[in-house]
Amino acid sequence: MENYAISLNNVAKSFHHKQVIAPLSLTIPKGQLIGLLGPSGCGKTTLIKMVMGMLKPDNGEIQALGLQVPHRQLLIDIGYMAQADALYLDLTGEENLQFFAKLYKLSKQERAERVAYAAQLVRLTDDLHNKVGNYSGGMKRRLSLAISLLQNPPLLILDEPTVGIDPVLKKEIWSELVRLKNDEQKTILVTTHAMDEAEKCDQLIMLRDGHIIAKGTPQALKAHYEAQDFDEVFLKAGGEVL
Ligand SMILES: Nc1ncnc2c1ncn2[C@@H]1O[C@H](COP(=O)(O)OP(=O)(O)OP(=O)(O)O)[C@@H](O)[C@H]1O
Repeated sequence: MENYAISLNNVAKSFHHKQVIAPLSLTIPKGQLIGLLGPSGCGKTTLIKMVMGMLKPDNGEIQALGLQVPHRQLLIDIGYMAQADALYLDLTGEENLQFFAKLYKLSKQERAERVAYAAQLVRLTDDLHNKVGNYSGGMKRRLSLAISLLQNPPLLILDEPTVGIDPVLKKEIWSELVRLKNDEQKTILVTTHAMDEAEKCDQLIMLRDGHIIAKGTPQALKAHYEAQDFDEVFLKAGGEVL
C-alpha cells in the first residue's frame, strides 16, 4: 500500500439515503498528476473530502501516504485547496499566509521563504498588503492555492484550482504543478472541468453519479474510445461503469 499516495478500498457515501459515492476502490500512485473529471454533482468534492478525513465514509477504508484516514499528520502532509475559499477577509494576503504558515510550525526563515515563493507563484506579491476582503474572486482562488503550497507537502489535493483565473496565469500555475511533480516528486490530485487541463495529467479518473466510468492516461482514453476530446470520451464511456 505504501507505494500508493492514496488508496480507497470499497468506499461509499450517501447523504440522506441518496448514494453520492458508490462503493469504489481506487489507487493513486506516488509522483503522478491525477485528474478527477466529471460533471457537477458527480461526487468529486465528496470523494476528496473523504480522502482529507473531512467526511467519514459510510463504508470502506482510505489510506493516504501510508496512514489510515483520518490522521493528524495528514493535515500537514496534504496541501488542500478547497472549492470554497477559507480566508480571513479582514486580514491582508500576507497576514493570511503568515497565519497558515505558523499553523505548520515553520521556522521564521522558512516562513519568509515559503510565503515569498507561494505569493510569487500565484502573482500576488504586489497585493500582499491589501485586505483580502478587497480581492477579486480570482485573487482569492490564487491566495487559497498559495496557502495549500506553504508547508511544501508531498501530496497536493486541489479542488478546481484554476476556476476564475485568467488563461495566462492558469497556464503558469499548470506549468508549476507539472514542475512540482517532475522535479520534486509531488503527487497531485486535481479536480477539473477544463479539458485542456485534463490533457496535462498523467492519469484521468472519470466519475459519473459516484461511479468510476473510465480511467487511464489521456492518450489511452482517447485511443480506446476513438474520441477527439475528453467530452467525447466521457459520453462514450457513459454506459460503462467500471
Ligand atoms: N453535506 C451534504 N449534504 C447533503 N448532500 C450533499 C452534501 N455534500 C454533497 N452533497 C450532494 O452530493 C452530490 C455530490 O456533490 P459534490 O460536491 O461531491 O459534487 P462535485 O462533483 O464536486 O460537483 P461540482 O463539480 O459542482 O463541485 C450533490 O448532489 C450534492 O448536492
